[in-house]
Amino acid sequence: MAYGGSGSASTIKQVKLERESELRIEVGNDAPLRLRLLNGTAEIFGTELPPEIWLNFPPRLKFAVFTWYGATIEMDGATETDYTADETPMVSYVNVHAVLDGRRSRAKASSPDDSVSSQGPRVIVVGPTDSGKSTLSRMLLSWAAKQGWKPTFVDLDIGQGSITIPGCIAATPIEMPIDPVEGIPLEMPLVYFYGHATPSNNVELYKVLVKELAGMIERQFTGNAESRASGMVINTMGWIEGVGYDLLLHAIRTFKANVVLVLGQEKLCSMLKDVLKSEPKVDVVKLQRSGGVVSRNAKVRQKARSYRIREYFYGLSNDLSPHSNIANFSDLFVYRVGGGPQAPRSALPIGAEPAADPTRVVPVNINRDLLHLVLAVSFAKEPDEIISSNVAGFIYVTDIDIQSSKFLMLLEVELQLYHVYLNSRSGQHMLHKTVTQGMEHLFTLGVDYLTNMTRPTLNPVSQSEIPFSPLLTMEMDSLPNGNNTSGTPISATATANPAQPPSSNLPQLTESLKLEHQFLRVPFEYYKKTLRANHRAVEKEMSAVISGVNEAAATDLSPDDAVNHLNSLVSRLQGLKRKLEEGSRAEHLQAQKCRVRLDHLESADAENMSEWNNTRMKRILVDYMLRMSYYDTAVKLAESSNLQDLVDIDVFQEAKKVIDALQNKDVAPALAWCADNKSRLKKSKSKLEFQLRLQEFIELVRAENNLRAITYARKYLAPWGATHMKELQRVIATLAFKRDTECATYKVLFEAKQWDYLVDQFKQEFCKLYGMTLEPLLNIYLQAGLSALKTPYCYEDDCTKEDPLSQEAFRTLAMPLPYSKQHHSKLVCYITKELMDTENPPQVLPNGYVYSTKVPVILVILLDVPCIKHILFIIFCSFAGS
Ligand SMILES: Nc1ncnc2c1ncn2[C@@H]1O[C@H](COP(=O)(O)OP(=O)(O)OP(=O)(O)O)[C@@H](O)[C@H]1O
Repeated sequence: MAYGGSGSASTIKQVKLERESELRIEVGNDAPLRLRLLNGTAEIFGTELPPEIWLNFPPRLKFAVFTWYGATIEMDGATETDYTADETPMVSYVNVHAVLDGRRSRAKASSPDDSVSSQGPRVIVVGPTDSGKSTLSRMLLSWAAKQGWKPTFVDLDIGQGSITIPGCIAATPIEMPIDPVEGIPLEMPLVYFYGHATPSNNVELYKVLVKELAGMIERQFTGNAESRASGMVINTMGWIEGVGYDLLLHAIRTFKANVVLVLGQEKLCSMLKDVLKSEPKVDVVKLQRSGGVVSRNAKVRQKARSYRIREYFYGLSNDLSPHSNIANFSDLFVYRVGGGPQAPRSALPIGAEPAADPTRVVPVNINRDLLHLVLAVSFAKEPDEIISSNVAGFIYVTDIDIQSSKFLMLLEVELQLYHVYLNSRSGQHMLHKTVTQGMEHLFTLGVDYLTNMTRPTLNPVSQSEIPFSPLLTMEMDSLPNGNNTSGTPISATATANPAQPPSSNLPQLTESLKLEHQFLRVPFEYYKKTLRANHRAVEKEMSAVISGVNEAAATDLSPDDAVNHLNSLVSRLQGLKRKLEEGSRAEHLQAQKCRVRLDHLESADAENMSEWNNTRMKRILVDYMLRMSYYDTAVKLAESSNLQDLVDIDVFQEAKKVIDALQNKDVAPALAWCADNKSRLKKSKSKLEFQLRLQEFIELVRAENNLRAITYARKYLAPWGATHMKELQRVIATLAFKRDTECATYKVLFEAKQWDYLVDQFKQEFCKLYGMTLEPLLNIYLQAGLSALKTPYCYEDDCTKEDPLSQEAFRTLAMPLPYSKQHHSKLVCYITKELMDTENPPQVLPNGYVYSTKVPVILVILLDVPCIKHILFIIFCSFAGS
């Protein structure tokens, strides 16, 4: 949720809402709107509002704040429209939710082996355009998630889909009520790329993809009883006539939907009832369309698509930094599905029309036609797997240089991780191994907006990974700078934004402050984590207490029992209060840390530079020691220099526990850590939990406890089968090969170094989670310096001792660095080690040696006498040293 701080009260307005009424708002086109709940309870499309916290809503958003029991809302900012309405269909919507909830509970209670009764409701929401389908889906999902279910959201609306960019069908599990500002979380979505904004472009392909997605979800449900019982909510497109109607029926049947919710259309409802009456146990329910749903014309829809693509790369409030990259033509294989050459009429039977195979995969020649296209990066390894494979992410082609056969493209952040991951393991193969499909139609949708994008702020990490090339700079500079409509960040999730330098008249400081990203990010992430944990605790305890009260009301308790029951609930609430007080203290501590760090950055100016740098040096050393597990020394240095608030000792203590346990071959703390950070790890597509589970399995096999190993694999490894089948198969095979196998493929799994590998993996995930650099800051700073010094001469035997690169440790650090490009040769005096230039010109002795003029004359004369040259040099050096 985008939480903002309290700011000026320029256009503040309060609205009192009566019970079961809603405040409908359309945020203006140019500026965001702040809103908070002053008292009472209220929700936005099923997600409850936190009391008294400002939420920032980006321009153009349309939504309603609904209250069941009455509330007062405060708004700050201009709106296009805002009005209250007391006629809403919310009661009927929540009744549907109650019925679905009952079905989920029944599914959960039945045996997982009974595939029919253990299946929760599969709800499909249908209706004409702008009938509120996406909104109803969202409410049903949020209400379900609030009660602890994990329903799967399936979005078949390729025109206005809300999981990823338009042109895709996708599914994702919903574990928390959906954020009213940021929308559906992008956590491990399953995305199939269609490439057009309407199914009519290639109806066959649309059907095939729907089938693929349904098949994949079915497989995931098989191994996951919880998801299965939670069921799914399917959002559909608004095309309900002719082929559109056929596609709806196709979706209902393919996903085996058993609840069809029809929004606001009698005709569609009765047609579906007619057709589906023969199908067993399919309920078709008509629901009223909300009067608040805003109608959008074709132009508005097209704009919404473009914004969505932009949001994908740059984030809702410009808080993402897409990765710019250059690839050779030979590294990319681009394919298009459908289209391609058609058979000539002469080759066909009389009367037959030439038709392209709609699902044929056709290679696309790389030329400038691909410019400004959005391409999907497929997980397929061969072209014929493209249609059946989901996609890893998207790239946007920003330039094509035919002469040098190079692409320039923007990668979204997730993909960047994927890229880096593969690069580090198997060389530059990412784009070789994957295949991309052309997104022809989106070219026209995306280009007008994307070419007007502001220059992205690449964060320091991406700059260090991929150097700016002339091509990149040229292209990015040429983009006009006019599209940052808000000017100010819309939400307070400033985590991905590089720290803004406090003062522009200190250019060097400004540059080095860019490396301070993690200095602010870590306490902020920690703060968010504490907030989330507290929020979860409240949700859990409150729902337990509410269902306790409901239970008491429903059962016929004696007065004494009722009092006892209520007393137990009260003590539970008291426990919650204590927990929250602790939580609030922890939040306060982290918020204070953020403040201290901001103050510290602000305090840097030219006058106190040396003191400031000294502190920074110590911070960097503490960071290094913490990462290298010298905890005690790090704590001592922090304490003696009064740096406790400027270093992350508490964060690393959390890591220490897990690392120590892993070194003692205990995965429990690491698994608990994964559970605590489940949604964040999912988002970054982390495999850590899977790897920990594999290791636990291997330990069971090592102990020859095969039966337990099999039960363990069924419970904990099977859910990963859909995504990591190969690794899974390899590890399961150890049941047959046993611990003393000599077969290299399996032997390695029993080696002790697997635990070291887990420690490394954990460290990487840990750093990623807190927004830290993977390398210690000390190494990064040193490498920055070494990159200016590294020349081929440094690696020769006669490299002078004064050169840091004569030391092995520095040489190792400089290994991945390129040689420094020295445009002009520099002459350095052999004796004084000073630069010889116009201030200190070189002079040639009669014997042909060259020294700088600053060398004392007597020394120069004596040096010319060969026999005393060395003695004098030694004397001089010790004299200079003292
Ligand atoms: N009660 C409401 N008050 C204000 N705005 C609303 C309300 N319900 C829905 N909206 C807004 O109306 C717009 C259209 O709603 P929604 O996207 O749910 O319709 P849809 O049927 O899914 O549209 P389509 O399928 O045609 O893309 C959205 O911007 C949504 O936020």
